[in-house]
Amino acid sequence: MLDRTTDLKAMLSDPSLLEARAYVNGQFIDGDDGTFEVTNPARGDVIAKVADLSRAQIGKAVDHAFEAQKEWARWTGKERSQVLRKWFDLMMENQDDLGKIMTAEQGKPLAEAKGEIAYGASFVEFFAEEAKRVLGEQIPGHARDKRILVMKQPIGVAASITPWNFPNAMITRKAGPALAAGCSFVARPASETPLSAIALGVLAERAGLPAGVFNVVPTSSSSEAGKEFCENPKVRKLTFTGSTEVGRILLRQAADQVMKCSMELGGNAPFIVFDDADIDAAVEGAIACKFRNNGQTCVCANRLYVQDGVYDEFAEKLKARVQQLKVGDGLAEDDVDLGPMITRDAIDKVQAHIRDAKSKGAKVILGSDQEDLEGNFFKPAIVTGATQEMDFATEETFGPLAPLFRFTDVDDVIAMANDTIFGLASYFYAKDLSRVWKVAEELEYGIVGVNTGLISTEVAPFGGVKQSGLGREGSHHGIDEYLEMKYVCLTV
Ligand SMILES: NC(=O)C1=CN([C@@H]2O[C@H](COP(=O)(O)OP(=O)(O)OC[C@H]3O[C@@H](n4cnc5c(N)ncnc54)[C@H](OP(=O)(O)O)[C@@H]3O)[C@@H](O)[C@H]2O)C=CC1
Ligand SMILES: O=C(O)[C@H](O)CS(=O)(=O)O
Repeated sequence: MLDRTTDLKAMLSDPSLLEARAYVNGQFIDGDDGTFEVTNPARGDVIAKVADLSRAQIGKAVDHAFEAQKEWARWTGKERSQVLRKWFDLMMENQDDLGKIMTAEQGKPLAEAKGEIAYGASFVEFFAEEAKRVLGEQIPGHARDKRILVMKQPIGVAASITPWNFPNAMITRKAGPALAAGCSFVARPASETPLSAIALGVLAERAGLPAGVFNVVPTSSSSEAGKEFCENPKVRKLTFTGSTEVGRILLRQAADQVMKCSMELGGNAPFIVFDDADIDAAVEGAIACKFRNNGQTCVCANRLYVQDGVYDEFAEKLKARVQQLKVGDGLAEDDVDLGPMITRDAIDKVQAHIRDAKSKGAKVILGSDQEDLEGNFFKPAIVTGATQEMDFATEETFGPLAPLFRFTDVDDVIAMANDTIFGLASYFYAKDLSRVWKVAEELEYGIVGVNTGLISTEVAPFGGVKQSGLGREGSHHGIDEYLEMKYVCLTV
């Protein structure tokens, strides 16, 4: 670790955004279970001691959310829209400070952290608009004396459990539509990155969100929070982003109450380069797709399939570009491209995938010199000669490792790309129109990027098929996850 301590408050224009208490029912409260430490993954120093809420306190937060939701649902769509718009405005006004808080607790370079603040805020902006457009229907009756109405109503209390890799956007991508629909919200952030979530609570209060409508319940015991959310009858919706493994646990727990769930889970994205691709564009797309957040996103390319005729050119150009990427402390240096990994365990997983690949015949063409690196830093790596028998073909690496697989035939590469339990994001570069249609239709994924490595936007429905999840976030579809449809049959 760098021998630097992080005086985060001194870095902020508004130090009050660095709040370590929980935000419940419009109040900042301490934890009955004391506090837990949040560390800077670049330096290893403790940057905050955050309120550690007990399960009983989380239950109380749900009680407050349950009561507050009744009045919140009576607000007009426009009234909710105006408060959400103010929340968006405050996020953008405080983008620098929110970015610094995120870099300090998660490690992504400051420019990327500020980018996430804008990305996260865009969901609040988008659903502030959607709040005014929750429309019902009138359907012609099935008999002369019958009239049919379809009402869309808020589902009630929504609870979220979110990961450390996008400490802001994974919350706003859920809270935006939930609050717009008239739901109240209880957010349990990852224990590695609670500060960004609490800062959203600080700004929610300033925006005028009524007490109890938006709550942030940090706790070191994730399983206790999950059980409270799944077992408390006042919670009507569970929304989760994280590993498929934990998603399964939550779905099993939520089944007892037949609770509606949204699940954004793990991925294993193929990134396919055909011989008619623009190779330079494909290299840039691979850089953006593979190394965003240091490879720690569920939509990062996990497997790169390159057609025979362009394999060597692509490998050579990708290596040259990756060698330009600078690894460092995102708070201390302006030109850092890759921050630290979130934990030492995350590095161990990447190194295990490299060792496994080498043992099965792969060649490390970049990143073999990882000895005596400080702390959680890891240099980006590329291996060639990757095959379906290697662990990264079936497991999400979740780190800066680019395995290059060679292929000849389009049907073969589609079969290899689909040979996984996951189905979140996929990407390919090609120009031939019939090939583009065929591949886009036959890839079994919820998201297909064509000639692009970046697909994240608030205007599109983000989500996976197979074991990558349930439901969609973003776009006008995203609000449906927080609405119930009521059929009213009128006799006239
Ligand atoms: N789809 C996606 O966007 C993401 C996918 N992943 C995948 O998950 C893998 C592991 O990453 P990780 O962050 O550990 O993801 P996890 O799924 O382990 O954690 C995600 C969130 O779930 C919480 N959690 C963990 N166990 C439980 C439980 N039993 N009940 C309720 N909540 C729980 C965590 O809390 P706590 O922080 O306290 O552990 C965290 O807030 C990654 O390697 C990647 O493959 C990870 C992040 C995002
Ligand atoms: O969890 C993730 O990795 C995010 O969902 C990816 S994105 O939405 O930021 O692209």
